[in-house]
Amino acid sequence: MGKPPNLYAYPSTDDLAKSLRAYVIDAQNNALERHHVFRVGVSGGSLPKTLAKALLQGGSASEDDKCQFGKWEIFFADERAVPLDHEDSNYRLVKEELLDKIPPDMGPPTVFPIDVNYLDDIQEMADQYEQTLVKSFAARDSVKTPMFDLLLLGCGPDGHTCSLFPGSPLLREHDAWVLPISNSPKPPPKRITLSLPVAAHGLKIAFVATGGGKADILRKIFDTEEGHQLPCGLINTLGQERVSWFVDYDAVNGVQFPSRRGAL
Ligand SMILES: O=C1O[C@H](COP(=O)(O)O)[C@@H](O)[C@H](O)[C@H]1O
Repeated sequence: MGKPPNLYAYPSTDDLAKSLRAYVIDAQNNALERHHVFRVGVSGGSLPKTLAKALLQGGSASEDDKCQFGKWEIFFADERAVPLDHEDSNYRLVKEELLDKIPPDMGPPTVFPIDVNYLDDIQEMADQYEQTLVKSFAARDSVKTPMFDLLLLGCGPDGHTCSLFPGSPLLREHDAWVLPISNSPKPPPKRITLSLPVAAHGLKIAFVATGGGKADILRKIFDTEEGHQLPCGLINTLGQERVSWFVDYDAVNGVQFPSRRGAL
């Protein structure tokens, strides 16, 4: 039995952002030491705003405390099958919240959006995105399952993460790296998503959840057997101590999970 996931709770999103920054920079520095590139999978939803707060704040003057965005490869943990400038696009959200605000001397990162030529064929879109991962990961590492240096994930109010929804047959897929979904319970219906084995295989996996609207689902995920079967719960079980949750006090209100709290 490995160790359980880490749960770090903070009084405010400002405090959370400081700690998330330190965690991301540590993951970045370790990755750059290992293979000179930092491969990150990001989600949409509420995450990009908090992430931007974390990464765009000034750190100390030290080299070890800098986001070296020029060495980042950014992939999408899930994406909606819409044009890149559509209001539902996760790419657009990450671009507006983070990418467009990176000072020129810190970047730019290499970003891998979906291929919008396949908006009407999401199986093909998923296959193409998988090929994008193959080019970046398998070419370098010859791996069966790609291991992101860091996955930054959200947690929906139903316990979904990426576009892996509770009870979906996609949760049983073991071979594909990227999957199409045509009937997402949350609009828009057509999406692609990392599969569960890939989403659970990150070297580091961070969930970010803020606000009282997340408290019910976090209680379920951490404190009930039923919650362990939800997509976020499955990643907790598979990822164990590689998983860290960054939450504010409102989101974690009433959670009993007896893990470490407070500062990282
Ligand atoms: O639809 C999605 O929802 C999840 C969770 O979003 P949140 O707004 O509740 O944080 C998000 O992680 C995912 O990328 C997105 O496509």
